[in-house]
Amino acid sequence: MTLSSTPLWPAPTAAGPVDATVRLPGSKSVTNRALILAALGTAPSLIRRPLDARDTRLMAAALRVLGAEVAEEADGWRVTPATFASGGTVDCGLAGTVMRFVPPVAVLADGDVHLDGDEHARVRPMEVIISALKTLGADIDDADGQPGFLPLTVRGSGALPGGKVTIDASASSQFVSGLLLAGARYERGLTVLHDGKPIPSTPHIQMTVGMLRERGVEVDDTEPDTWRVLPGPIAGLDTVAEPDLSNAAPFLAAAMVTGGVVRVSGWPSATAQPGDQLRDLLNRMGARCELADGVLTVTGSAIHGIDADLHDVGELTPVIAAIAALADSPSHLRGIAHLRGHETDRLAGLAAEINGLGGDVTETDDGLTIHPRPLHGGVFASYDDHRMAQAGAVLGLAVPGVQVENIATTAKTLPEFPSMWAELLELERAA
Ligand SMILES: O=C(O)C1=C[C@@H](OP(=O)(O)O)[C@@H](O)[C@H](O)C1
Ligand SMILES: C=C(OP(=O)(O)O)C(=O)O
Repeated sequence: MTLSSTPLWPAPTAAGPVDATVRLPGSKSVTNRALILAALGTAPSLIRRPLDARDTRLMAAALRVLGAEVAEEADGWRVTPATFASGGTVDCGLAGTVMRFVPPVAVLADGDVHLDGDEHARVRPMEVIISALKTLGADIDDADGQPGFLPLTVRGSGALPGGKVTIDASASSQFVSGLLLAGARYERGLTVLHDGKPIPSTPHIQMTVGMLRERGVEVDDTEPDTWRVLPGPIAGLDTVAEPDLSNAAPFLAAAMVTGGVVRVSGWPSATAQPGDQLRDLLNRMGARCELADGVLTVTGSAIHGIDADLHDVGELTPVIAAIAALADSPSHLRGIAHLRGHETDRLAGLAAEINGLGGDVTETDDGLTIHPRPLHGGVFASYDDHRMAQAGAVLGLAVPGVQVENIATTAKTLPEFPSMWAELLELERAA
């Protein structure tokens, strides 16, 4: 059996409980922050165990456009800081981290930096970052397409005054993170104030602040919804990227769905990654989760529905929704209206695809209500969304005949997903 990137991927159904140990590559969020900070640094950096996937390759390519060197070496990715000598063209793909983190850096280039991405990237929210940078002194032309969206051109002049800006970051934490990552390189530094509904995915902002401090940048986040980055150098660093805990979700879900056991090695004892909250969420859904000596072990038995606010951990939603569709009671997933601006409108996508298999999922203003129903096989569309494809794979474990469209889209953050899934189910050895 070949599990390759065919347009329709027959999701393997589990023959019995899985029993596997999974090693995950580096975190997308950590790798892309480390790349940005290395390019802005005063000395070369080494990123050990980086994620090598579409989103991180796009980031590396974007930074090369700005004159950074990213060399893939045996012990990791060695980054020589950007020269900012000229502009160029940046492909953002569908990566939120590239489209929101690169413009604040591109303002430092001596020349025009043109950014565009996949078709769906052109509808992901960008207005907040564009107008914030304009307030801080940047010249940005977003008249090529629909104003407030990609494509856009940052007319870099080699420096940015910086200062204070008020934004509404309720649609994405990446607006705050993007500005903070570059803020120390602005002449007056940067103060960001948030004014609006609560910001989603706040652990990712803590990750940003933590990684800035690791590189010697002074950040004051003592006031709620306010961040002050002092102007100053960003040190080069030799660092190891943590494993991507959000990508642990489908594998841990497999333990639950098959009543088996999955161990994930290299689980950090302390982390800002939202995936760490899987331990609590899966436990509340009926799994036993034990973290000992850096190994998370999840053992499945009955699956229960959950009433959960996923505002802080929105990227876990597709897999949680798939597990919930197989539970013994209803689930209410709340606080995730912002998922409508992710790789696809994830609330609409999950409702349509799970219902297409016979499920009962209703969209609410800020989430999903999931009533488990007996499911049948059928095509599960992925909408070019890696986590939608993973959700389809999880359902396929329990539901014969699920065919996931474009499984290759998992390459956004985990190109090895199809082979790791086969290994989990011991299909590769049996083939
Ligand atoms: O900063 C980051 O690395 C991320 C922030 C979050 O974005 P939103 O705040 O837009 O949800 C998250 O969902 C995304 O996968 C990665
Ligand atoms: C929302 C996500 O990605 P992005 O970084 O493209 O926003 C995600 O990975 O779930």
